[in-house]
Amino acid sequence: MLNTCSLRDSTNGLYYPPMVVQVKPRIRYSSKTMEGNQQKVEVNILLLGAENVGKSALTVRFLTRRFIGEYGDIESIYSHTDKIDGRDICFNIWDSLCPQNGEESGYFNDRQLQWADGYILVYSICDRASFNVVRQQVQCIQQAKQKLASTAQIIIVGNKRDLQHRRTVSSEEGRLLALSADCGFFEVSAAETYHGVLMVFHELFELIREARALKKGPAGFKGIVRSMSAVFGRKRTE
Ligand SMILES: Nc1nc2c(ncn2[C@@H]2O[C@H](COP(=O)(O)OP(=O)(O)OP(=O)(O)O)[C@@H](O)[C@H]2O)c(=O)[nH]1
Repeated sequence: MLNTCSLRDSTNGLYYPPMVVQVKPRIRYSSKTMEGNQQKVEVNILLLGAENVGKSALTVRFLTRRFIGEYGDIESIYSHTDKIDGRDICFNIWDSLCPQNGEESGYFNDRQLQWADGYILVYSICDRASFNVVRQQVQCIQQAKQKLASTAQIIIVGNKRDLQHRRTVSSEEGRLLALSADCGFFEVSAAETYHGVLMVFHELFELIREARALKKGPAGFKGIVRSMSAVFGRKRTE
């Protein structure tokens, strides 16, 4: 079952437990909404990875700054507003469930691919199989991106950094994978620190923002030309 949950803005320090407000995912194809006169930037982020790697732990850490240990297996979409450079950014975060053995759909479906502006692909540094899953997911997403002409961005995250004594995937392997696929890379511990997790989400937002700006390039230039013509045109008639 998929729940849509909402937590209050972190900027005022108030947090509320997630509340189920609807059972279907909120699919938004538009990345921006207007609130009053201010344009509010929205990004859709999909968390993927094998079972038990800490997808929910990372999500809950970002939303509440807390690590609660056990998370259940409910698939959820959360909405959370954070301030970056003085601007309200709305993060819609889809904490997905890893498909169980026997499920035909592979790692993700078309609806998720159309929805996502960015992906956080999570593995556990103590679980090599989960690293291999991320390797395959990167390939699948890159292929799908080409097909959909999508500019979605990817960050690879090695979680459970606190469990060094059980490490089976080196930092270099993670970094190399990210480098070869042109993705961002972080190693974090959702259990130990909030800051590392915050950096993952903020860096992904930056990558998405840059990709959107690049895509908009020529239109942006036309916009400047239009504004200049409007100004000079008006002056001529005064
Ligand atoms: N030591 C340690 N344990 C962690 C960390 N992150 C998550 N865990 C634990 O790993 C287990 C799985 O965490 P979840 O967040 O439920 O993992 P998930 O990827 O959402 O799992 P699924 O819902 O099954 O796909 C839980 O027992 C967490 O407490 C971490 O950074 N360090």
